[in-house]
Amino acid sequence: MKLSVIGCGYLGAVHAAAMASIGHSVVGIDVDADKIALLNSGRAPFFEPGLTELLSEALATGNLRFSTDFADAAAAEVHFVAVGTPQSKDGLGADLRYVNSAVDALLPHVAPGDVIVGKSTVPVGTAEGLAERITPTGAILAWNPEFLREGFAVEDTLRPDRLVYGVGDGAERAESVLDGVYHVALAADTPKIVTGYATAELVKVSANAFLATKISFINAMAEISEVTGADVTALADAIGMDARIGRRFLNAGVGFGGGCLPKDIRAFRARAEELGVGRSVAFLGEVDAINLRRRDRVVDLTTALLDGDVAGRKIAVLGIAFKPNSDDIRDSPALDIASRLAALGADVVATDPEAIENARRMEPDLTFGTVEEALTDADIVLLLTEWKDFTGIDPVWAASLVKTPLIIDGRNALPHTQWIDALWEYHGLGRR
Ligand SMILES: NC(=O)C1=CN([C@@H]2O[C@H](COP(=O)(O)OP(=O)(O)OC[C@H]3O[C@@H](n4cnc5c(N)ncnc54)[C@H](O)[C@@H]3O)[C@@H](O)[C@H]2O)C=CC1
Ligand SMILES: O=C(O)[C@H]1O[C@H](OP(=O)(O)OP(=O)(O)OC[C@H]2O[C@@H](n3ccc(=O)[nH]c3=O)[C@H](O)[C@@H]2O)[C@H](O)[C@@H](O)[C@@H]1O
Repeated sequence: MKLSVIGCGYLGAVHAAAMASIGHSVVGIDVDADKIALLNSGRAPFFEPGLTELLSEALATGNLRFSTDFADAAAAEVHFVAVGTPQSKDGLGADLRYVNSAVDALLPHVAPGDVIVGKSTVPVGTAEGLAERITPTGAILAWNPEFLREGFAVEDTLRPDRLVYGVGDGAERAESVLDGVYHVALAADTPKIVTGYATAELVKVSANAFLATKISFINAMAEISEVTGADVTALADAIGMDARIGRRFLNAGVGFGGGCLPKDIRAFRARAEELGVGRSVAFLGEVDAINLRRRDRVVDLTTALLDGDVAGRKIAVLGIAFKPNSDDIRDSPALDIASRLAALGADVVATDPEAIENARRMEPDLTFGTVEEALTDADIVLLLTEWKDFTGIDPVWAASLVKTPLIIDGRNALPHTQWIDALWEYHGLGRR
């Protein structure tokens, strides 16, 4: 099938390459000319395991190309909209300007019977509004939310755990076209749910809201553990053994960040307020607050461990990305904590296997270096993103570099007994 993918960021670039890899003919379109040039040369514009290989394979088959010209979408019959929906500058709601301008630019190039498929995460009600603009062209709108995780984006796109189609007018055609797009996943028995626009939009934001709530729940338990001497990791292991609860997403630490969970729970609250049901998800305000308090906790604990003043003290920050296996620094707890400590006068040296370039653009005044440069003569070490490169550090080697063997494990990810045996003063979060 001939597909276009509008918006080639973390979601769209992977989607375009993955769809081409299963035999579709795909054009990826983006307004960012540099990104398009990189993609056309087979280079991923961001770090995502497996993406470079997928891109070069798909480009070599001739099934995949990238363009800045919306007219190139005209040859396609299915058009995925995968542009950003960031938090508005002036409030909690989602900024829909990119979705609106992408659809405006696409519409002159669609033909009757084409299917426009929304993939971006949007406030409930968005699809219904877009359908009113799209229907007069004879094209059909479907909403097909995406559940991929960064770091596993290629795998999640090729082998999703479920497919959700939100359909309206032209439902039958939309469903059969999407079945054609996802024939490989469907042949592998991937569950499919066909529903209306509103449910499809809500599935996406409620899934992210649930995940965020699960993380903040365990971080609330970390706060209680910190004043009672309990160990939140043992607690998570124990409650997670109940299959109804499950152990995943119960890792306490510096909390969630990234381009999705934080902005999605805020946009959900804002949309619920508009709909007059703000009370229903008011708890997400608490989820957000608990999450942000974990960053304060690390700044406060660091200050306390450095005798009340971080000014002039060297702090090694291990990890900048919002999670391992990604170079994404959007709303990264690690970068936030590093910047706040630097603003308090600390001599922060931050390191990350993939995110330094992105972080330097956003925080040009922060100092970045190698693990060795960060650790050398450090007064304290903060592990803030649990990359394997960091969790596998030899504590004896690290102790030989630092001024003081003092560490905060902001992800409760280190083999702490080994660090304690190597004479480190070890502080987890929600555990002693
Ligand atoms: N990053 C992720 O893991 C996932 C993201 N999502 C959702 O997917 C959407 C996109 O997210 P990301 O890919 O992370 O964002 P991103 O910021 O990495 O990519 C968005 C892309 O859209 C392009 N763009 C903006 N306006 C455009 C226009 N008018 N025409 C063509 N291209 C345009 C930008 O240049 C950029 O390359 C968001 O709604 C997000 O919530 C959903 C699931 C997973
Ligand atoms: O809508 C999206 O964009 C995506 O958002 C999340 O994916 P992602 O942001 O890539 O990352 P997650 O693995 O969910 O992690 C989010 C944050 O939570 C943190 N986290 C995760 C798990 C945990 O137990 N504790 C914890 O603090 C991570 O460190 C990270 O900062 C969802 O997991 C995806 O299903 C969804 O498609």
